[in-house]
Amino acid sequence: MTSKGPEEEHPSVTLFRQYLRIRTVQPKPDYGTNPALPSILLNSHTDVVPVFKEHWSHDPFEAFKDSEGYIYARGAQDMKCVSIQYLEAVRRLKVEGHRFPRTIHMTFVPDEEVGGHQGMELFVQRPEFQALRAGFALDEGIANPTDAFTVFYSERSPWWVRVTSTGRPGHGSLFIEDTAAEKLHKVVSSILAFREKEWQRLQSNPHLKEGAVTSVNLTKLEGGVAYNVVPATMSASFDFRVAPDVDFKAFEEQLQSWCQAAGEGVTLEFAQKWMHPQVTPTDDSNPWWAAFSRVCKDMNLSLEPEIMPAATDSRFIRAVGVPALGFSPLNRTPVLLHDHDERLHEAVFLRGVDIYTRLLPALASVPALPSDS
Ligand SMILES: CSCC[C@H](NC=O)C(=O)O
Ligand SMILES: [Zn+2]
Ligand SMILES: [Zn+2]
Repeated sequence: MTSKGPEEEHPSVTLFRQYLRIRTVQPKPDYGTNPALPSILLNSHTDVVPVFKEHWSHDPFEAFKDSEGYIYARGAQDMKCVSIQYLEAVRRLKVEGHRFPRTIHMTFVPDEEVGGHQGMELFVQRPEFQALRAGFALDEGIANPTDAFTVFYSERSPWWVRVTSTGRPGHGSLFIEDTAAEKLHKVVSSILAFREKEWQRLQSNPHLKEGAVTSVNLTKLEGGVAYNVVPATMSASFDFRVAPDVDFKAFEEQLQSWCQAAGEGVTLEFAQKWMHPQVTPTDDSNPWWAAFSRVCKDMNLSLEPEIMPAATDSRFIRAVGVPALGFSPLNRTPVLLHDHDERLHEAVFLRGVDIYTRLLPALASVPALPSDS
């Protein structure tokens, strides 16, 4: 069988041949021009959240593209776009023959959407992660509907709290004293009053963004067996997102004191309790930020640095001492992550590849830092 000319070559064969050209020969495999320097880590998660198919205009797993260029699919924004943008930028840089002092690693991890406990949280503790010697990481951000791009330098800490109230049971027709429901109601009131206070604080200060205040939602109420039976136990579950500047010890004491103030037999337990908020500096004292923001400036991209309101795998990366920015290069895009009809315009996607193609050389060329030795 004769071989085809270059223009006809199967893309898989071309890719194979490009890979073969990289001299990954032991004992000095060529992963970057200076493998002694800590590397750049491009992280993305491969899992996506569930869909309510009946609310979608197109099959969420077909990746339908409409006549205007919008691609509809679960993961179009969160965050399969970023995984492919990383790959395409790296591919482009490789094809053009670029080499950088720092190695670029890409990780494609599972389970972010369910908390990362079997994914990135475990991975950062593994010798395989240490072996990557990551000096800086990029991970997901959130789309921005305006011309600007949002970049996240920290995250709120998820605290999932279940408050269980116990009290006297009895017949539903009687004024039973000390019921579980009355005491639970008090705690719910205290917590929702706190919610209102934080909401007002956010509303009244135009400089504050969502991630800078603590949010809470009452997400589950459980208990009861029948209309005419006063239950001995009821519980309420809350999704707190604690801002990074909060005194965590004092905040936990506040939660405990709301429970105590409600009466005897009211306790709380944590289903999630992240205790290690970290902030990646966004000034020129941080050479990674300096490189990142310089490229954005050169490309005329305006940046809006914020605290991530939700929780991503960045928190595990930062907690092991690796500075990280949460950035999805998606501007002029409605925020549709986890929503029906999640979609992304192909031009925005392609522009994102251009952006990474500029960002990666700058990040992978940050000169050796004092912390690198
Ligand atoms: C607290 S673990 C859950 C992580 C999840 N991440 C993305 O949405 C979130 O709810 O923020
Ligand atoms: Zn995500
Ligand atoms: Zn998500």
